[in-house]
Amino acid sequence: MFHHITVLKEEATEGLQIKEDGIYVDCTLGGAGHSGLIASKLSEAGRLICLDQDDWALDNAKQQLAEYGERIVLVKTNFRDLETVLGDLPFVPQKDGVPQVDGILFDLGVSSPQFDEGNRGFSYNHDAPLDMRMDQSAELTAATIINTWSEQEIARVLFQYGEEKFSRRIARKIVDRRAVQPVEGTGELAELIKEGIPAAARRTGGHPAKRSFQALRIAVNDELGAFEEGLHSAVRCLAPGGRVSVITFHSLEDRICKQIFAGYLSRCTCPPDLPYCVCGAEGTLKLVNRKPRVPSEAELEQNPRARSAKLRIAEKL
Ligand SMILES: C[S@@+](CC[C@H](N)C(=O)[O-])C[C@H]1O[C@@H](n2cnc3c(N)ncnc32)[C@H](O)[C@@H]1O
Repeated sequence: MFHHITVLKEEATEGLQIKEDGIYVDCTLGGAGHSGLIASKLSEAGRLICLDQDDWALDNAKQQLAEYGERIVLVKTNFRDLETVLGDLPFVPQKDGVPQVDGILFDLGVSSPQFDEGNRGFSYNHDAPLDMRMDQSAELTAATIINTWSEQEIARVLFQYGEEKFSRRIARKIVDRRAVQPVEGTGELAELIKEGIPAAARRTGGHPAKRSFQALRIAVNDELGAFEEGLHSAVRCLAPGGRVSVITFHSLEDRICKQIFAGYLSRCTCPPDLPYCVCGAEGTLKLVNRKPRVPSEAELEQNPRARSAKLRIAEKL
């Protein structure tokens, strides 16, 4: 059973202002929570294209969204290829060769089943092979990083993607261990990480392996690179008036979202009394909410994993 509690479900969906005959994209299908709500607002003429790179998510959605029939189109892909995927779908209109849709959603990170399922290797709570791939057919695994990348590269990953202060000490522990025998499981890796962090520092900030596991997952799946590419494509593929809703779960993702949106906002320098822009810097997007929305106390009580979630919404001009 695929069980994921959807974060900011109503808020992110309402933010898209669904038109019943519109074309929408859920770039991160997961447990199909957002997709189910979006699909329920569409008429026979509407379409929801659901993307995920994980076979489990797609298999689950085949049953979960079956009642919506032809309104749903499931595609196994990385959302960094959004524009190509939309360009290949005959029912998606194009303008100047660019596909145009009415709304796009990103709910980043991993789903609860990916995290909780022992053999995927995302969690330090279960001993499993060092995998961490969201796309089970991708080549790079956490084992490759841990057992073949240089000490400096491992330290960089832990520092850059996990903001781990003791990245160099942990990388040294890993490299010392693998000189004797390869590091094979998540349990062994969690133990090495713990040993690399001074005892006094282990008592703060949750499980000592939390930051390093996040960092490895981001590196294995090139999460930040994919998000940057996917969000730029999303802005291109929105029709005028279309909206993009983005839910992020840590500061690295949120910073990228904020900066990309900022790059598309108006830089208009026309005098405010002019009826329309003549300086040519009108911008491509406007922000729907200046500050990100966060889950309510009631939602957090139901789902503590939503604690770090932030929702940003922008509209294409
Ligand atoms: C947090 S879950 C989404 C949960 C979903 N909104 C729900 O309500 O059930 C994120 C999903 O996005 C997928 N994903 C993450 N990065 C992706 C990428 N670059 N391309 C395609 N799918 C991705 C993951 O495999 C996972 O299933």
